[in-house]
Amino acid sequence: KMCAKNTKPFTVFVEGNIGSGKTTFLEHFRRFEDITLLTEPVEEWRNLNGWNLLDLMYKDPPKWAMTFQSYVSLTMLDMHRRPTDTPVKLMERSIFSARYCFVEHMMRNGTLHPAQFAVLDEWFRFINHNIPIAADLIVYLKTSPSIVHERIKKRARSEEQCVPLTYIEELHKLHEDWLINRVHAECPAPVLVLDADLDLSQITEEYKKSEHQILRKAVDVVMS
Ligand SMILES: Cc1cc2cn([C@H]3C[C@H](O)[C@@H](CO)O3)c(=O)nc2[nH]1
Repeated sequence: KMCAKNTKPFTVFVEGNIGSGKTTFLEHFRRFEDITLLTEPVEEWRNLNGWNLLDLMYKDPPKWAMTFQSYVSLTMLDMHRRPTDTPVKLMERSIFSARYCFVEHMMRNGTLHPAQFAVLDEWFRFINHNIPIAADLIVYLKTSPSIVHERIKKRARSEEQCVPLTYIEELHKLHEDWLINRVHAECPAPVLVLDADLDLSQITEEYKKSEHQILRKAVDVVMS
């Protein structure tokens, strides 16, 4: 039973591969005043005191992956702990996708030195064990690597133009391990899987499916 004054908002992580439509999905909820939207702070990663850490990372991963992922985790932690006065909070990605998808991949392919990985993992464990950031629901925008690779090229975010299909395929597998095969016990939230291969015209039906589940939960939180 949660009393109204310190109720933790119903927290939803929106997860998915690069180009899976997360920002578009979040914008669909812009019209609900009961929902706080926290989109991925990419602009902060592209300009920290004039440094484009995202570009540096893509241009020289072994040199900049640690710096970039360290800052990503700080900005995600800031979003996790940001107080909201609405019953529902939708976040684009999380420190869980940071650790289980991006950092995991960079460790496995040798971009991160094992000592660098160990430091990032200790930060993740400390945050996860000491700060209440758990999700109540994860919406997984499930995509096919070939489709999102095409979207990335069309979207033409300059830093991503050299991202190879193999990178997208590996990130896809890590999302599937986490959200479908549930290999990580630290993030037990239920997962709502949406078919995000659908193009914009068809995907509204998929969004409606999640809207019902998210808003119904929000009512539960508010009424509880
Ligand atoms: C949590 C988290 C998000 C995230 C995004 N990225 C990259 C993938 C995309 O090219 C861009 C925006 O999502 O940043 C990353 O390398 N590591 C990340 N970690």
